[in-house]
Amino acid sequence: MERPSDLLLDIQHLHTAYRLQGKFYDAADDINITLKRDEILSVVGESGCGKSTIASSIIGLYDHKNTKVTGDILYNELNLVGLNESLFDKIRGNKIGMIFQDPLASLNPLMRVGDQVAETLYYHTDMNEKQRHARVIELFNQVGMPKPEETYAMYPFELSGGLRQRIVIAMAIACKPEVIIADEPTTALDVTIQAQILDLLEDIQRQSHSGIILITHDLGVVAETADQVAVMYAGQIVEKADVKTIFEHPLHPYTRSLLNSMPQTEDEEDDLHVIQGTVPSLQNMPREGDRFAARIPWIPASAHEAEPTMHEVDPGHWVRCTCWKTFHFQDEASGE
Ligand SMILES: Nc1ncnc2c1ncn2[C@@H]1O[C@H](COP(=O)(O)OP(=O)(O)OP(=O)(O)O)[C@@H](O)[C@H]1O
Repeated sequence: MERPSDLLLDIQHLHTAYRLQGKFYDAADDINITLKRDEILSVVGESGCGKSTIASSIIGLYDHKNTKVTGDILYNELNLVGLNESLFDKIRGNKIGMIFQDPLASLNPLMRVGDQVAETLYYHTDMNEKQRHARVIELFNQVGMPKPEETYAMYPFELSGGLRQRIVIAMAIACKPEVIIADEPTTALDVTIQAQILDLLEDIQRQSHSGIILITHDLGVVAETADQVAVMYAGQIVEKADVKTIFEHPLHPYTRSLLNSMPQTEDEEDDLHVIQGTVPSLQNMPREGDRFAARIPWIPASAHEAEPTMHEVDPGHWVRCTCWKTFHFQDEASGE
């Protein structure tokens, strides 16, 4: 029997630029990532880094007039960049499922939730009405909805935030997609519900052997779920590795700062070592040199590469720029 390819998404030299006051600015700048079957790849970074831009580029949901996407997003060798809409409609929601932060925004407030999931099946499968109903109930059981039959007839406003997100997840996995893009799927939920939803996503991934791109600003979520991690800063990936390496041997100053800003770090002293500042806006983003240099001005310019590239410092562990070699936090005693 032919084995399906393990490589689900191969993103190469992706640039996504938005038009602002007549000019295009890259919000995702030369993104290179892959997603394999049975893998959760987490894209992490502060707000404004360009994480959602990657998600919308993959699923082709953006304003085509004011957004320019170039490079390759290969899904099973089909390039999604520039794919025509009718072909995209067959893939989106079918082969590639999507889960967004706000379940209310993803659901139609005037339609029974069961019908909304059934609608996805109507578009993408040959199932008849009875089969669709049975599949929705099966999905509601899979995502842990209490009383699936009763829930079928409810409207979004009648459900809690956590249950609404389970409906969105049921919708995303209805057609057994190979790829699931989850953009901050737990950010709008309270902490205990967050953990349940992450467990559910992991269960789904294990059962379906799909690949998941999990976008989050929360390193706690990364630690709990990811296999591979891509850390983003100002439109670029600055570090890429498996989750253990990112947490145990982070190298890029931005990754190290993010980790130190995590609540409940074991070493209290680490809390002191956090880099101040924010991600620059698109129009103010430095386009030459190290984009992170402005946030670590105590590191000499000579420590940065003129045009920082990604270096494979260990097999599978990639870091942008060489400044990590001399980097220390500002409040660390010199010479330590
Ligand atoms: N449609 C758009 N038009 C113009 N600029 C945009 C558009 N969408 C995003 N941006 C800008 O692109 C940059 C990256 O935004 P993006 O939403 O991808 O970041 P993010 O890391 O996902 O952050 P957040 O979690 O806040 O959404 C930001 O500066 C944002 O203001």
